Amino acid sequence: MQICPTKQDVRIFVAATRRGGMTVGLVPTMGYLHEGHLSLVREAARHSDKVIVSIFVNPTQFGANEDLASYPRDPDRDLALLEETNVAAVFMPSVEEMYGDGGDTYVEVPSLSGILQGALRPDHFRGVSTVVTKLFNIVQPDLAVFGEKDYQQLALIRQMVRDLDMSLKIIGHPTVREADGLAMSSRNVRLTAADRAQAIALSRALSAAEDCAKTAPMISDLDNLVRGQLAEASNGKVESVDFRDALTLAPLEGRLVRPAVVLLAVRFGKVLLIDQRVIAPDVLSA
Ligand SMILES: Nc1ncnc2c1ncn2[C@@H]1O[C@H](COP(=O)(O)OP(=O)(O)OP(=O)(O)O)[C@@H](O)[C@H]1O
Ligand SMILES: CC(C)(CO)[C@@H](O)C(=O)[O-]
Ligand code: BAL
Repeated sequence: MQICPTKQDVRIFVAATRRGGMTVGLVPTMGYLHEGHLSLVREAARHSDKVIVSIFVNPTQFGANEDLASYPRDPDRDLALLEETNVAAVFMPSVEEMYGDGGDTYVEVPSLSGILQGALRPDHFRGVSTVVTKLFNIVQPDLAVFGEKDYQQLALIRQMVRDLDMSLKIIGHPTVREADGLAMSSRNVRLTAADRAQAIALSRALSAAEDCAKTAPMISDLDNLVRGQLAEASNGKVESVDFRDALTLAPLEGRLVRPAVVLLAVRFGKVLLIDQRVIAPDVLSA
C-alpha cells in the first residue's frame, strides 16, 4: 500500500495505474476509520481495479464553533486497517498541501447546501463540495463511493457531478450499523456511556417510521411518531426531523404517497448524530 502525502505522489500513482490499463476507485474520508468506511472500500473494489482512500480532516467544512480541533484522529490505526482491506494507495495530505496559501475559489450547490444539515451548519456543504471537487481533480478516479448515512452530502455530490459534467460515477452505499442499530460514525467514540445507550433512539425511531409508512399515513402523524420515539432519549436534543422526497430532497406534505427520506439530527452533549432511512408506502415497495 502506497502512502501519498502530496498531490504529486497521487498523480504519479494514478498515472502508473492507468498505464497498466487499470481503473481507479476513490473513497474520500476524514479518517478514524470504522467498518462503515471499510465497507465503502470493499464496494469500491467491486467496481475498480485499484482503490485509493483519502484521509483529510477538511477545515473548510467545519464552522468556527464546531469540533475541528477535537475531531478524532488515529492515522496509524487507519493505515493498518486499510492495509488489511487491500487498499492500493492512501492520500493523506496536510492542510498546507491541500490548500496552499488558502485558495479563493469555491464550488457550491446552492439549492442543496443551505437546507437541512446546511441550515444547522452554515458553509459546511460549500466546504464539502469544494474539497470533493479538489479530490476528484487530484485523483481523477473512474468512480467514487460515498455513504448514504450522509444522505444530503451524497445528493449534493450527485448534483454537482451532473451539473459540472465531471466524468466519474458516484456510488452510494447503505449505512453500516452497530449490533444495536446505531449508525457507525467516527464521532460515536465521543459519546458518554449514558448517551451511547440512549443513541439507539435514532435507529428505533427510523424503524418505527418505516413500519408505519407502509399504510401511507399523513406525514404529520409520522413526524409525531418519530419525535415521540426520540423523546425516549432524555439526554438528546432533537435538532431536526425532516421528511423529504427521497430523490430531490424537496419538502413533503399531506399523505405519504412516494418514497421519502427521514432525516434525523440529534445532539448528545457536543456530539451531533445524524441518521436517515428511505421509507415508502407498501403499494410502492410491492
Ligand atoms: N456507518 C456508515 N456506513 C456507511 N458509510 C459511512 C458510515 N459512516 C460514514 N460513512 C461514509 O464514509 C465517508 C467518510 O465519512 P466520515 O469520514 O465523515 O465518517 P463518519 O464516521 O461519518 O464521521 P463523522 O460522522 O463523525 O464525521 C462518507 O461517505 C460517509 O457517508
Ligand atoms: C466527503 C468528505 C470526506 C469531504 O471532506 C467528508 O464530508 C466525509 O467524510 O463525509
Ligand atoms: N461525514 C460528514 C463530515 C462532517 O461531519 O463534517
